[in-house]
Amino acid sequence: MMKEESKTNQNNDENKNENTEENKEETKDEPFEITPDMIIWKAMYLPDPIVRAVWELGFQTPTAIQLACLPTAMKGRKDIVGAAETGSGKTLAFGIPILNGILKDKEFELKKLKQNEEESEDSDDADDSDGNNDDGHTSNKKQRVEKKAAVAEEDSDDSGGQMEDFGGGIGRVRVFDVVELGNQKTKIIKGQKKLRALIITPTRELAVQIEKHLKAVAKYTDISICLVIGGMAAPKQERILSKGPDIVIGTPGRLWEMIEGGNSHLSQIKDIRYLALDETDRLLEKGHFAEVRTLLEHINKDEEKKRWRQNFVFSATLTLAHDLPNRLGNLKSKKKKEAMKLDKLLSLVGVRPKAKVVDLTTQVRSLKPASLSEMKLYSATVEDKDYYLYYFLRHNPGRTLVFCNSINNVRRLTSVFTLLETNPLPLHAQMHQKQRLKHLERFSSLDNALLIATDVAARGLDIPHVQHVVHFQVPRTSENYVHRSGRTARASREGLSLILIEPEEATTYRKLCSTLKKDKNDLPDYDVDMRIFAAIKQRVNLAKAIESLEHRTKRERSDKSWMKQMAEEADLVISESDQDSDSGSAAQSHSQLLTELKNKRKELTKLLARPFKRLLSNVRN
Ligand SMILES: Nc1ncnc2c1ncn2[C@@H]1O[C@H](COP(=O)(O)OP(=O)(O)OP(=O)(O)O)[C@@H](O)[C@H]1O
Repeated sequence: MMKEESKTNQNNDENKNENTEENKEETKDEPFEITPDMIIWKAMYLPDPIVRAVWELGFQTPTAIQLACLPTAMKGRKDIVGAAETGSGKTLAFGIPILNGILKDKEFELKKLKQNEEESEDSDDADDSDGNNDDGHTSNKKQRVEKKAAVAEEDSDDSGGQMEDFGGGIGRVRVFDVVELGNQKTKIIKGQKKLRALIITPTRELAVQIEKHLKAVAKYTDISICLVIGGMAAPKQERILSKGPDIVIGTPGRLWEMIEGGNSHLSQIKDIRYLALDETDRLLEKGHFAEVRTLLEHINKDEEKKRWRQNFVFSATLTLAHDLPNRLGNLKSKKKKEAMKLDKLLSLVGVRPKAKVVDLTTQVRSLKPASLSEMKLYSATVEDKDYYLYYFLRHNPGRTLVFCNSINNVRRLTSVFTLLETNPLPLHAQMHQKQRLKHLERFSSLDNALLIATDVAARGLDIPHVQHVVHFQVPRTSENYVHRSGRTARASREGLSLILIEPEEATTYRKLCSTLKKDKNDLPDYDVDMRIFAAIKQRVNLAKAIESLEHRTKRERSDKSWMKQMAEEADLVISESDQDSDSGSAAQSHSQLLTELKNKRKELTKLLARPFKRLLSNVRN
């Protein structure tokens, strides 16, 4: 299992990354011996620094998807299309080959560089011995010296640069760019660090997590990795990219924005040697498709370079086709739909013929990890779901992730469950990025924690020890059901997923079951002890009443301040008598509201002070 520390810290603070670089320097030179028990990793062609890192992370053997992908992927010649259950280690199935490829490329480039230097030194000697020296113009020898200097400066200068091919395909080295300044003989030599790999993900949180994961595995290499995600301040983003990272991990919108804005490091995007798409099917759904298509079309503009690149296309639900978008055709048969969806997707990415397809989900049932238990609970009304959720949370302490279909629902549940003292942390797309990461970090660090989220948290997030997932609303697609549930029972740990179904959702639930090849009655029912239901209801109803009163008082306050502001902007003077006559009764009703609120809060505090366990024992006695 991955060390808790490296998984839980979702903070993408730049300084922290720099510290990691320093730590890397300190630890890189410590002695490390490859022992026979690491043989399985060596058999997968992993270079020693990566074996060392995965071993220290506690990964003793590759997971099934890693076993199936690594041997081919590490050779660097074939593209990989991979599908496997959630939490099965897909990130490293594409991450390790990318790191390995970059290490090999760098090694090759260095070798070529040395060879060139030696050759040029030899020919320098020959030139000198010929006595063929310069006569006021720059001599061949001088030019070569400058060329070498440019190569040497590659590491310190981040702007401009031309690609020069040393032959052999992967041996392209960005060597030099010589600029003459007016009639002065000064030459400015520019170099640029190469952008070697791009990893595209649908959400910022997933990008942050992949960065953490890959950095941990690249710990003993000199490979640099950075993020390009929405929510990060533009100057900071520019600063990070100006360091010329080898790998960029990003979300499509921000990536495209930076490319269009003319970022110099990203101007090399067509030259990348490795391209990975994680949660690919999500990337090609509504909301991302237009941006991803523009981005991929841009990357794929040069056919020659496209052929030269190794592609990785991964997801847990690559082959499911719940609702094929019209743009991908209008086929009736599900099988055809699935094939079509995949074909379109692969051609858009630029996956080369003869790609290796590793699909460990051909049996739809194997989309679900074996350690995951799934249950369902039919709710007679929408309102009842609040009671069931509270009941579930009180009965199942631990780390629980609740999924809603809308931001409004996340907000409402957060308010009500805060009043019920379950300390929920909300997560949705309308929150500031910093806050989103903070909540994830907090959720990961508390033993008893509740995260209420939209599907922004459904894909890829690897939060340690999530014991329960509750689908507060039936997800709109079967893919989302699989991904949501997959936040628990990761890497062979036990986990429980509970879906709450209200009457209006019955059809969606039936469809979901049919796509997942389940009968709607397959999932066992979650049992609720109805004898304590009245007590549960009392608490939840009170919390809901308080929430609605709070909402009203807030609205009144904001209406009032809005009117005041409008009056001020219009230079209107509101006389005291106006105010008096207007606000007399309003003030009275407002104060009644506040009193009611205060009383209800008191009542709820009293109820919540009664230990829940006593309720249960009263019933049993
Ligand atoms: N070889 C391994 N041995 C043990 N644990 C591993 C191994 N490889 C990865 N892991 C751990 O397994 C967990 C899940 O990995 P990862 O996030 O890559 O899964 P995934 O298949 O991408 O899931 P999802 O489909 O939900 O995105 C992580 O905590 C990771 O550190």
